[in-house]
Parts: sequence; structure tokens; C-alpha cells
Amino acid sequence: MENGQAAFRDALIAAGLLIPTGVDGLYGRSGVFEDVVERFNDLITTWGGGDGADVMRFPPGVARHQFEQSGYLKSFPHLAGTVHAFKGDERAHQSLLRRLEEGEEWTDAQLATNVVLTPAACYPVYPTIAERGPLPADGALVDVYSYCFRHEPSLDPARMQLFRMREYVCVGTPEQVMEFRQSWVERGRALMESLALPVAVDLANDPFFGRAGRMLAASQRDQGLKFELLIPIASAEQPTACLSFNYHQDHFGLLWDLRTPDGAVAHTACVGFGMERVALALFRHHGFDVKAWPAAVRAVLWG
Ligand SMILES: Nc1ncnc2c1ncn2[C@@H]1O[C@H](COP(=O)(O)OP(=O)(O)OP(=O)(O)O)[C@@H](O)[C@H]1O
Ligand SMILES: [Zn+2]
Repeated sequence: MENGQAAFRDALIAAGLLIPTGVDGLYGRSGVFEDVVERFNDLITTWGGGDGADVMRFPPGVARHQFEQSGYLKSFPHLAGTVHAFKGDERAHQSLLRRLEEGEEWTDAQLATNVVLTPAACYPVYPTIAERGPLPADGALVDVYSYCFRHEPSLDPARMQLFRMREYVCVGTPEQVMEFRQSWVERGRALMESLALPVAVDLANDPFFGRAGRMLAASQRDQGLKFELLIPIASAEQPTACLSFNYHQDHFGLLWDLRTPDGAVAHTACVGFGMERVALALFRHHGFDVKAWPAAVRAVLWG
């Protein structure tokens, strides 16, 4: 399986679609690759834009105080990436340059900034909605799109360290967010089938850290909180999650004190599209030459 992943990655690099940097999971993308991502991004808007979501675009960093409050480090300390910077004086600068020149460790002198790399596009949404006070009667619906960082270096080109996630996020009553999620499971499947991709939707869990994490993952599955839309990319036996449909119950509502108009703690759900994974699935199933893709697929993406 590992071999298949590395071979697919090498083929993508040889075709110029991915540009290697020497770090696993960190790639540049060609114009052709980006065009596919942009067209797919527009397709998501075609399917979801009519719902009147509030569009928000954040840079790929979250405020450290918000990140600390989000609870991410409890569940996923192994995936988080913090931004550190040089804050020294001239002597410290001399020492930095000397250590660099002598091939010594220099990064331990870097100090934390107030920015943490965004782990999932929806993270800045909850505190933003909380700031606005009680929700309107029909809840809140937000459209976000961001680069995300996860420290999971891999030979699998579908497991990147920096990748883009487009999401719709719903905040409201349990009924509102469950209806939102169900509608996206159906829409997500139909959207992906319109691209002639072989899809399966299955129960899933997040990669919670440690022994307590294994119990969290089991309970997440038992309660049916996370579904993924899977497509074979680098391996037929282990298809890759390209979309995910998450119901957080009152997790973020409690954390951020999100309230419905009657004062109850709000529930939240989100649908996330892995933009690079979808592009890779298209290249996997329709070939590296986009001009030779099935006419029906080209029509869906390029009109
Ligand atoms: N390392 C990654 N590289 C590229 N895309 C990713 C990566 N991790 C997640 N994604 C994409 O972002 C979407 C939403 O993220 P989510 O947290 O649900 O991923 P995930 O289910 O944890 O992924 P996985 O189970 O493969 O680690 C996923 O459905 C996937 O398409
Ligand atoms: Zn989300």
C-alpha cells in the first residue's frame, strides 16, 4: 500500500501536477492542478451557495487565545502547528547565524507568536459567531475556505501537511444542524457522482490522541457523529476521505457559549471538502490530461 502511495506521488510529480519541496506532505501545485481546485470550488458554490451562507475568509492562522480555548490540544496535540518567530536582540541574532552556519539546532531559540496554524477551516467560525450574541431563530450558516496545517508527514500524496478545506458550518438547534448534515450527506454524494467518481459514504472517527483518544473515537463512531465520503486514490483497499460530515453536538456550543434564541446551548455541524484530495481523485480516475477527461465531467467543471 505504501508503495502504491509513493508510486502515485512520483507519477504526479513526474507529470508536473505536484511540485516537490523535499518535505513529505508539502507540495506546490501546477496551474492545471489549481484550475481543477478552482473549478471544484465553484462547483461547491453551485450546490451550496443558494442556502444564503455568510461567506467568511480567514488567513490560515487562528489567534492563539482562540486556539487555546478551542480544546484542540486535548484531542489532537500531535497534529497542531504553532508559529514561532525570532524575538531576540543583536547578540541573539549573531548566535542564531553562528548556529545556522555550524549546522547546530537554532529553532529552539524561536519564541511563540500569537498565531497558530489553522487545523480545520471552521475553527475561527465559532468564536466569531459567539461574539455576535444569541443566534437568530433560523441559526447561522457560514461558508469558509482556508489552507489548513496538520503535522502528519506522509508519502501518501493525499495526506498533506498543508492543504485546503472548504466548509459549510451550521450553528443552531439540534434539529437544524442534523437536517443540515443530512442534506449535505446527500448533496455531497450527488455532487461527487456528477464527477463520475466512485464514492462510498461510511461512518468514521477523528484521529484522537492517546489511550483516552481511542475511547473518544469509539464513542464518536457509536453515536454516528462523523461520516466520510470515501474515494479510492492511492489504494483501492483503503479509500481516502474526500468529504466529511461532522456533528459536534454541543461541544463547540459549550466551549464558546453559543446560544439559541431560547437560551439553550447551540449545537454545530460542518461539511468539509478536502480540495487537494478531490483534485487527486479526479486525476486518479480520469487521468492526468484534463483535456481527455470524460466530456460529461468536463462539462460539470468547465461548463
Ligand atoms: N492531511 C490531509 N491532507 C489533505 N486533505 C486532508 C488531510 N486531512 C484532512 N483532509 C481533508 O479535509 C477534510 C476534513 O477534515 P477532517 O478532519 O474531517 O479529516 P479526517 O477525516 O480527519 O481525515 P483523515 O481521516 O484522512 O485523517 C477531509 O474529509 C479531507 O478531505
Ligand atoms: Zn469543520
